[in-house]
Amino acid sequence: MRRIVRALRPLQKLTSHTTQFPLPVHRLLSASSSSSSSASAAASSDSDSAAHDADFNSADFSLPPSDPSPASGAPVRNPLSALCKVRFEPCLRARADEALFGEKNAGMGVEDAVEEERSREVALALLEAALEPPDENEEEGPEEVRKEDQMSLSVGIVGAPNAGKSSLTNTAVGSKVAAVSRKTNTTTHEILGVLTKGKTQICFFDTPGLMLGHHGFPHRDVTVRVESAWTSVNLYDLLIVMFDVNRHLKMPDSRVIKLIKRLGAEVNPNQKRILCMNKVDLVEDKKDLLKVAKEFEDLPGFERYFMVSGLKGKGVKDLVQYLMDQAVRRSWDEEPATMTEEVMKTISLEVVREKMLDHIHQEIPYVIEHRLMDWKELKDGSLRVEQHFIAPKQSQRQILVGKNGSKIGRIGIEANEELRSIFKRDVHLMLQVRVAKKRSS
Ligand SMILES: Nc1nc2c(ncn2[C@@H]2O[C@H](COP(=O)(O)OP(=O)(O)OP(=O)(O)O)[C@@H](O)[C@H]2O)c(=O)[nH]1
Repeated sequence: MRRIVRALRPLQKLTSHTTQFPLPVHRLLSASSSSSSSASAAASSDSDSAAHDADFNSADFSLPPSDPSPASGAPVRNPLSALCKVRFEPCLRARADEALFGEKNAGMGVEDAVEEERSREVALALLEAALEPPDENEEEGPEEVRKEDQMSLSVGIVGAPNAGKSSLTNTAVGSKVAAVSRKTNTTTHEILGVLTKGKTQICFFDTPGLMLGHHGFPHRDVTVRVESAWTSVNLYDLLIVMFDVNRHLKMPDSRVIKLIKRLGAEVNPNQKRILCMNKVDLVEDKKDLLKVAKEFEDLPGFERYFMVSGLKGKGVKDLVQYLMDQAVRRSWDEEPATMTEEVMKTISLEVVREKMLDHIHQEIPYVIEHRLMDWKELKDGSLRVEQHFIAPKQSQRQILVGKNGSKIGRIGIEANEELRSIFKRDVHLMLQVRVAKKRSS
């Protein structure tokens, strides 16, 4: 099982190599401020030539120093328990506007306001998760648990696109591990969220949205990622089958019903399965929830039924407790010490990705490759993070960069501030947008 879980890890996608691209990318960003803090200066001196090509470089903006209370540069003992104390700053967007446009709310259209509202919703959910009272035995610290006492559970979450899998994972783990978006199929790879409490570690696998044909089976022309979601379904100790109960009440999707019935048809001796009705907060008449519960009550394959709001956190505590109770005696798959940097890298990618989804509409986000190019802890304890976006076409690059670098600047500032708030240290973020090299025939 341990090997299977490892094979499923999404982190293989991460690259920390420092390959530089020969393409000259002109610097388009006209920064509103060039005064650098001492930390920024440290970053600049430590930067290589790539920093000068960056379309966004946080060193170009004067940002207030991050909260120095946790010793800057001190290793994060367990990133996830540290992240549970994160306070999300809801004013990040306003500050980004100020830094980019020089005045409050300048350049903010109606669409931005809607986006801001959505962003706030996500922020509130994260905040709620972050403010959960600490575990009684949190002081114990995961690495102090002896191997023979460790308990583990691998959990897959399956559901139609937009059912809320990423949001539930985020809330359960208490950190931003998966991009949450109003667009469908935002989960482009399986993202691991790890929750370690006391002796128990739960690994969540957020499977990509499954597209189903009208028989409840995958379409014949399934993409590789959908196929991989199907093959991975049986590998988890426990499977959460999730659906949007509000949508089901208003506009039942026969494919989703077939998926639920298929996965709940019979007891699987090797895997516990539960049915999760998500987005209960959107259901006005709560009696309707009972109707839905009744509709699926005769499915022996599901051991339990849960009604939750992954976004608002409702019912998530009970669900997590249930999962904790299902853990089996098996040593943890993730060593807290070695996970630290990997989780932070994943988070850095996800935060930037989410900001990109916030600002770039149309299909563009889905055709752009996004890579972590460099990750360095600097002498002063701050982090230098370089990420590249690789667009297939110049026109797509231009949309992402925006007029005078305004789009990538906004994405960069918001992401930078959020990463500083999550990692509790200064982060020097560099974003570069380039066009994919044409293959020579
Ligand atoms: N009101 C409400 N909205 C939710 C809830 N859970 C998720 N959402 C919203 O539903 C949308 C989709 O949520 P995601 O978590 O990205 O869904 P997903 O299943 O991971 O999506 P894919 O990656 O496309 O498969 C987002 O706009 C979320 O904010 C919930 O409990 N209540």
